[in-house]
Parts: sequence; structure tokens; C-alpha cells
Amino acid sequence: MMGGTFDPIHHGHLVAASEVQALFDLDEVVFVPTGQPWQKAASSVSPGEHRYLMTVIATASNPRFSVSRVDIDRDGPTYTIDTLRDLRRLNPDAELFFITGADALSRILSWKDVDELWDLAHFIGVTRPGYHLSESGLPADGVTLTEVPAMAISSTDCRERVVEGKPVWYLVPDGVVQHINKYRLYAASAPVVSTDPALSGVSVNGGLTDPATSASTAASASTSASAPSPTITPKDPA
Ligand SMILES: Nc1ncnc2c1ncn2[C@@H]1O[C@H](COP(=O)(O)OP(=O)(O)OP(=O)(O)O)[C@@H](O)[C@H]1O
Ligand SMILES: O=C(O)c1ccc[n+]([C@@H]2O[C@H](COP(=O)([O-])O)[C@@H](O)[C@H]2O)c1
Repeated sequence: MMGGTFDPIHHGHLVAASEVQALFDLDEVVFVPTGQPWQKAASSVSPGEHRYLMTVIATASNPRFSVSRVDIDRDGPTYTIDTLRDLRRLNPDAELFFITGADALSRILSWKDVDELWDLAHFIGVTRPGYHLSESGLPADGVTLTEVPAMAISSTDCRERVVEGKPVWYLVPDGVVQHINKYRLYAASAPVVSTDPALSGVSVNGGLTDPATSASTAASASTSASAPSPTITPKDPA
């Protein structure tokens, strides 16, 4: 499994999961969006339902990828000890692996009940540009370090790019770009509140009221919000 805030999910997450799935011959990689990531500022984290939907959109085409709601459906701060217990209960015969990037692995000793984590899953630490991957201080038989293709992408950078009107195409899957634009996630402009009960309290673009037209509207919104047209100087016909 791979736990994360996924705000938004990006190709760094997906490449790491794909590489570990192949290297370790895993049957499945379950992406688990966090409920309340207690080590991140609550005010800066998007609603769980949006992060869940973006994770579903990003993983839908891969038959070995799936998404679990266990963390977003559990009240209170998200602790991996609870995630692992829930997944073990749901999959009593499965051998569990927890994929984590170098930055998250370096903070693992601060996680709740860390001494009990090693009995519940084997941790796979993966390389991430800008971070040092180390198993120092961690039980040798509990962690395996693995190199994955370097993707210098972070969710923080993706969010900042949206705020600045820069493109996030190719940093996140196309459907995630469309979801961000459709619901005006991360945008600096004043949002309105969704009438969709599943996304209650969630900010959306007020223009997207008709589902029949939302795709084309989202596409045009994406053009203006994320892919500004280059300035083209017409040739002088003379
Ligand atoms: N580019 C990447 N390469 C490898 N691992 C990554 C990469 N980005 C994130 N991860 C790992 O994926 C997991 C979930 O990360 P998370 O959802 O917090 O993404 P993030 O890009 O670090 O987000 P933020 O910038 O908001 O902190 C963590 O274990 C993290 O180390
Ligand atoms: O168990 C904890 O105390 C704990 C503290 C911080 C992070 N985690 C988990 O680590 C994973 C990556 O978290 P993050 O914040 O880097 O997105 C995710 O599954 C989190 O739930 C877990």
C-alpha cells in the first residue's frame, strides 16, 4: 500500500508505486489517502473527498492499483498504525508492504506507536529527488530501500503552480488536471460552495452547474487557468 495526503496525487507517487509493484511482484498497490494528516497544517489540506476522488481518477486505468477509504472514513488524526490494522482486518491473509518516500521515512520515528509498525507491514523506502534515503535507526528486517525513477514533483509545487496560473499538465494525470480545474481547487479566486451533497462544503467553480457542459467548460477553464496561450506575433503579410 502507499499512504499519502495526495493533495493532489502526482506522477511521483504513481511512478514509485508502479516501480515497487513490479520490483516486489506485488499483487496490488492500494493507495490510502489520509484523513487528517496530523503532521501537516490542517488549514492547508483539501477536503478528503477531493483527495480521494483525484486518487481514484489517477489510478483507475491500472488494474493493479486501487484506492482505500479507510483513513478518510475514520474520524480523528490519521495514524498508520490504524491504517495497517484496518487493512489487515480486511485482508487477513495478505502480506502487507508500506511504500514510503525518503522524506516520510526520515520522519517515521515520530509516528504513533512506531515500535508496533514493523510487525504489521514491511516498509519499502523509495528514493525521492532532494531527500536522503536512509534506514539509520530503523530495524534492518523491517525496511528495504529501493531506487525508483527520479521524479522531482511535489504536491506543494503543484498547488503553488495552480495558484500562480502555471500548468500542472504532465506533472499530474490529465484527469486530475481536469478535476482541479472543474472544482477550482487551489485557485486563488473566490470559490462558491458545491450543491452536490457528496462534496458538501467543498468549493467549486460556480459556472459548472450543468454536468452536460461541465467537461467542455472544464477544458476551457483549464486553458485559461493552467495553460495560458503563448503570445504569438502574426507575420507581416508584406
Ligand atoms: N516525487 C516523489 N518521489 C518519490 N516519492 C514521493 C514523491 N512525492 C511524494 N512521495 C512519497 O509519497 C508519499 C505521500 O506523499 P505526499 O502525498 O505527502 O506528497 P508530497 O508531494 O510530499 O506532498 P506535499 O508537497 O504536500 O508535502 C510519501 O511517502 C512521500 O515521501
Ligand atoms: O502514524 C503516524 O503518526 C503518521 C504520521 C505522519 C504520516 N503518516 C503517514 O505517512 C504517509 C505519508 O504521509 P504524508 O504526510 O507525507 O502525506 C501517510 O500514509 C500518513 O498517514 C503517519
